[in-house]
Order: sequence, then structure tokens, then C-alpha cells
Amino acid sequence: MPEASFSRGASPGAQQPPTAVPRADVPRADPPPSAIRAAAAAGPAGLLASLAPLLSEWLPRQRWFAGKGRPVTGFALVCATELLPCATSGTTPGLLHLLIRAQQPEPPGHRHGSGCGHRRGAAASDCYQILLGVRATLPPHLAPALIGRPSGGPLHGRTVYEALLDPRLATLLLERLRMPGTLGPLRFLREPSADIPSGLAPRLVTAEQSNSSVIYGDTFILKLFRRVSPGTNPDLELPLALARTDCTRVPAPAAWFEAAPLGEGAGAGASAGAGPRADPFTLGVLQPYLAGSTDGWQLALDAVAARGDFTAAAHALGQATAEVHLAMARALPTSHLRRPQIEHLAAAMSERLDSAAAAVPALHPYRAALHSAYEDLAALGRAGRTWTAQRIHGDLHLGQVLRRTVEGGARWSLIDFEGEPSRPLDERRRPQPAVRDIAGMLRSFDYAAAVGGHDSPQDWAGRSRAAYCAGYAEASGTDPRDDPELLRAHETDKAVYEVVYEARHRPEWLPVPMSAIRRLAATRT
Ligand SMILES: Nc1ncnc2c1ncn2[C@@H]1O[C@H](COP(=O)(O)OP(=O)(O)O)[C@@H](O)[C@H]1O
Ligand SMILES: O=P(O)(O)O[C@H]1O[C@H](CO)[C@@H](O[C@H]2O[C@H](CO)[C@@H](O)[C@H](O)[C@H]2O)[C@H](O)[C@H]1O
Repeated sequence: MPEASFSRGASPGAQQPPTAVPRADVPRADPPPSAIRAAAAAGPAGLLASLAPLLSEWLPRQRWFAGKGRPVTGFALVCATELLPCATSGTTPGLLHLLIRAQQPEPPGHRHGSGCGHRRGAAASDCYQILLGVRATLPPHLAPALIGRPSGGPLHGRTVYEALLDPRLATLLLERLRMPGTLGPLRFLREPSADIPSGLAPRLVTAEQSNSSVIYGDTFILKLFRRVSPGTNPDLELPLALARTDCTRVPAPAAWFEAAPLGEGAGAGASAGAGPRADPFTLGVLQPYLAGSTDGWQLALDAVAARGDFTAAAHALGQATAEVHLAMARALPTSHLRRPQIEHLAAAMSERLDSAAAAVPALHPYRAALHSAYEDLAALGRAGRTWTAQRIHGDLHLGQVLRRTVEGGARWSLIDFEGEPSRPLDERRRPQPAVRDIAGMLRSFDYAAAVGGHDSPQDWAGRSRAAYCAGYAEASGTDPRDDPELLRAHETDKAVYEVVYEARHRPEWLPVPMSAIRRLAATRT
């Protein structure tokens, strides 16, 4: 673990070359902010020691905490940066940006190389982004944001809390994003053509999320990634690439920020001869807020509740998905999957099934039947079948699509290109068959029918699925149903993922993917 820094200005991390992200304003180094003497004197170890008891209680309760069900055995500070001075005695709040690793025992069935930065043989540790507000006392309206009062260290006697709930601090973040620059290991970048006004009122999105988002004046939304790893997050990379195409289905990033902490993340970005270079961690992306939109999940639930038809919406959604896929295939590298790659794909799915069954024993009875889906796929590869792989959304479901009324009618947009948050970043950024996204959306119709309590859930889902595939085929020229083995393997892989996801985050929803598992296990193409 590298020595942690409590940054009050430029650090060696800030002098590293900027990420190769196109079209952004060149950041400038800001002068160091006024520092807190006590913090400097106590150093990062004192800071972490004083925060650890509070964080070990608070962190596991957060929706975005990925290590649920396993004890936190320790913390390591990756970097700490004062965005606003924290130890002033007045009423002005301080703002402390932290990247912290939470050490935990590895989950059952864990595969090494999860991309979260821990090394083979080391204890599992995920890196989290935390924004701490610091005040002498909390005003009543911020009571729900309380994390606690450190009993020692540089913040001794002060109150620390979730900064995003404090409008003053959320406003400060937007101000930082409006002005490109560096602050210690943090680097703020923006799209030169984006017009980001100041003074937009912030509000934290309260919906259940894997990350945290703040809406500014119904004009912009800032997504802060919570579990972060070295490398450009596809939720920045893909929308930026799509912004350079004629595809307008995805909100274009207006500004973003990243961290290049010392000694962290050397890997893909290491350059020969120049020594290891840390891959910056993408920390947040600001993009236009699609005001007045409703997500597909809500629309589908409404349709199920009304026993209404969703086929027209699903058809249009299939077309929108195809448009985004075509644009990504034009904008970014594609590859061909031949026998070795198809066998590798099938083997990876099999491995994920075995890991999932180790974590969720309810999967055990279906393992052999589910494996047959992957064996059928591998057999096609051996028989000479090939497919194209391209960059995809990676976790497409009804909650990732927004519909709003624009001139000419209703229009779908796609958001959240992060991919499945539990998969390693390098895996998420690899070209894959586009059918992976389609399988995700097909699974989502199944979820909506089940969660919405439809009396004929399979009929409703079946009609929506057919309409979605037809819309996709119309816009792309490729009907996913023409590749039943590929589709079944991907649907199975997705349902297996969902079983683990639900077991970890929403055990009461586990029956939804489990019923799909039973159906998929009973189906052979
Ligand atoms: N550009 C946007 N316009 C309007 N709402 C958005 C936008 N981006 C995200 N949202 C809302 O915020 C929610 C969470 O965003 P998302 O990117 O899916 O975050 P997470 O990865 O944390 O789930 C979405 O379900 C949607 O309701
Ligand atoms: O939205 P995220 O990127 O955080 O995705 C994760 O959470 C999703 C749930 O919020 C989860 O999606 C599953 O539940 C959805 C209904 O809530 C359903 O529409 C999806 O089909 C189902 O997969 C997603 O898998 C997970 O990665």
C-alpha cells in the first residue's frame, strides 16, 4: 500500500501527464488552498485512524457499498484532498475528498484480478470515493447526513458528514468542475464547448443507486463513482466517443474529474522506459440532465400495473439500442470472435456460473443444465461460426433508458455506460458481442412483469421482448433471435449475474432471476 497523502495543493501525482481524454480544456494547476495546520501536523495516518471507527459503521450501510455481508477488517488511505479547509473554527463548512480502500475477506468463489487494484495473494480491498463535509456542529437540516465526530486526529472534535447532502458543498463541486485545473492528485477537466452556468441549485438523487448523483438546477447531473479503480471509466469514455458521432441518444459529458494518486494503479498505463505511470481513476462525470424524462423501468411497471401494452415502447427502445450500437461500432474498435475467442467467452461464462454457485447455493441444482448453454456456444465456435465484437453498454436494462417527449414524439436515451459494476474495468472495456446488451434488456422485461405482479408475466414479457428484438432488427439489419445459442448463453450469463446481485443487494428479489434460471435450465435450443 503506498504512503497516503493528505493533499493541500500540488503533489507529485498532479505533475503526471493528463489522461488521453479528447477535446478537453487543458487543466491548470491551482495555487494550494489554505491548509489546516493541525491536519498537516497529524498527517494522514492520524486522519485515517480517527475516521476508521466512524467509517466502519457508516460505509457498510451505504447502498453503493459493494462488500455487503463481509466484515470490514481495515482501511487504507489512498489520498485525501482538502477541497475546502476543514479545521477552521468558524461556521464555514470544510470539504475533504477521500479515496479509501476498505479491506475485507474475499467473497466465496472470488476470482483474482478483479481490477479493483489489489494484488494476487493480498486481502480483497475495494477503493471508495468519499466526500466528507466538516463542520463544528451540524445544522438540523443536515442531521440525516451525519457520519460522526472523530475522537482524535486532525478533525478531532469536529462533525463529519456526507458532503453531497450539503447544498453549499455540492455547489462547490460544480464550481470546481466549471474551472479546469488540478488540486493535489485531483484533476478537473471540461469540454470547451460546454456552457456550464454557476449558481445552479443542487439536489442529491435519493433513488437507489450504485453510485451517487447530484442534479444541478434541472440542467446538469453529476455522477460520482463510488467504487473506483484505475483506468478511464467507460461511463466517461463511451459517451465522449459517441458525442463525436451523429448519434444523439446519449447525453454528452460536459466536465469530469479524476485522481492520479501516487503509486496507485500502475498497469495498463505503464509506459516502457518512463517508469510506471498510474492510470487515473475516473471519479465523476457532469452531463446534461434530461428534464421531464421517465426511466424505462417506471414506464414498464406502469404498463404492467395498468395491464397495458408495452410493445410500441419496446419496439422504439430496440431501435434506439441499435442506433447506439451502430454508432459505437463506427466510433470505436471492433474485433472478430473466432473459435479461440468464442471458446474463451464460453469458458468465462462457465467460470462465472461456478463462482456464482459458490456464492449462492440456490444455483447448484441448475448448474449442469445452465452449462449446456455455454457448451452449445463453444460448439458453434468449433464448427467455424464467427461473430463481431464491439464496445457495448455493458449493463443495459430498463433503469438505464430514459424516455421524454420531444418535438415529434417520445424519444429514448441511454445512460450509465459503466457496465456491470462488479466486473473488472478492463473486462468491461473490451469489445463484446452486442447481443450482451440485448440479453440484458430482455431480462429486464422479465423483471418488470414479475416485480409488477402481472397475472401472465411471461406473456407480457414475451410480447415486449419480441417487439424489442423487432425494433432492433429494423434499425440494425440484425435480428438477435436469429442467433439463439448466442442469445441463450448471454441471457443465462445475465441471469446468473442477477442472482448474485440480488443475493447481495436485495435478497427479497432473488426469486425473480431464480425463476428465469429455472426456465433457462429447462430450455435447450
Ligand atoms: N442525463 C440524465 N438525465 C436525467 N436523469 C438522469 C440522467 N442520468 C442519470 N439520471 C437519473 O439518475 C439515475 C441514476 O443514474 P445512473 O447513471 O444509472 O447511476 P448508477 O450507476 O448509480 O445507477 C437514473 O436512473 C436516472 O433516473
Ligand atoms: O443500475 P446499475 O448500473 O446500478 O445496475 C445494477 O442495479 C440494477 C438494479 O437497480 C440491476 O438490475 C436488475 O434489476 C432491474 C430492476 O431494478 C432490472 O430492470 C434489471 O433487468 C436487473 O438486471 C443491475 O443488474 C445491476 O448491475
